[in-house]
Amino acid sequence: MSPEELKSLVRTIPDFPKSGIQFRDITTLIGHGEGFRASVDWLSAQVSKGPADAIAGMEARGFIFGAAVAAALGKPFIPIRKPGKLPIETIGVDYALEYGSDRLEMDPKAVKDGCHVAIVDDLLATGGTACAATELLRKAGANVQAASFIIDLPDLGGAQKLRNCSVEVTSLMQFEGD
Ligand SMILES: O=P(O)(O)OC[C@H]1O[C@H](OP(=O)(O)OP(=O)(O)O)[C@H](O)[C@@H]1O
Ligand SMILES: Nc1ncnc2[nH]cnc12
Repeated sequence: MSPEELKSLVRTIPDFPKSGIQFRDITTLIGHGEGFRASVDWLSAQVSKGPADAIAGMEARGFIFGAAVAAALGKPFIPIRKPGKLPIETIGVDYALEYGSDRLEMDPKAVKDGCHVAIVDDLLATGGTACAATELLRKAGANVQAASFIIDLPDLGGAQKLRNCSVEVTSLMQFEGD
């Protein structure tokens, strides 16, 4: 499927979860079998361009794509979770969202020192989530050099924010004017 066809599978919901937000909903993309497979194939190809010993994905939508990419490439998946979900001692980082704030946590023993971890998520907006995940993975000893997304909202500056922390960014589709 072409990038344009895949883009047409993303549903836009105006004013969700707050007035003024154009919510880019990937449930319609993953609800289309060929579209889901093509999206995962594209992400897997991006991840395969660089060193990656493991794939990390952020709860919840990052689990959908990150776990699929990890399984497709036969690599470990590292879940980066919202607070209070992991049944072990965790390390965490607080961050701001386009429509709120949150915290990410992970198992500090999930990565070996210096191993390369690629980040995968559905969408890049302000970059708060992906930068927090990068900080967290680096705190655990990972070498984070790349992050891949299905959707980028370029007007929100997330890609530049990530590049400022030395993370290379790729995205399958972009929605301008958000
Ligand atoms: O670049 P940012 O401004 O940080 O926004 C992007 C993040 O926002 C969404 O997740 P959300 O926190 O809404 O959680 P969800 O995956 O549980 O829906 C999305 O899946 C990204 O992880
Ligand atoms: N505009 C948006 N649509 C969907 N998910 C998002 N996460 C952050 N901003 C978003």
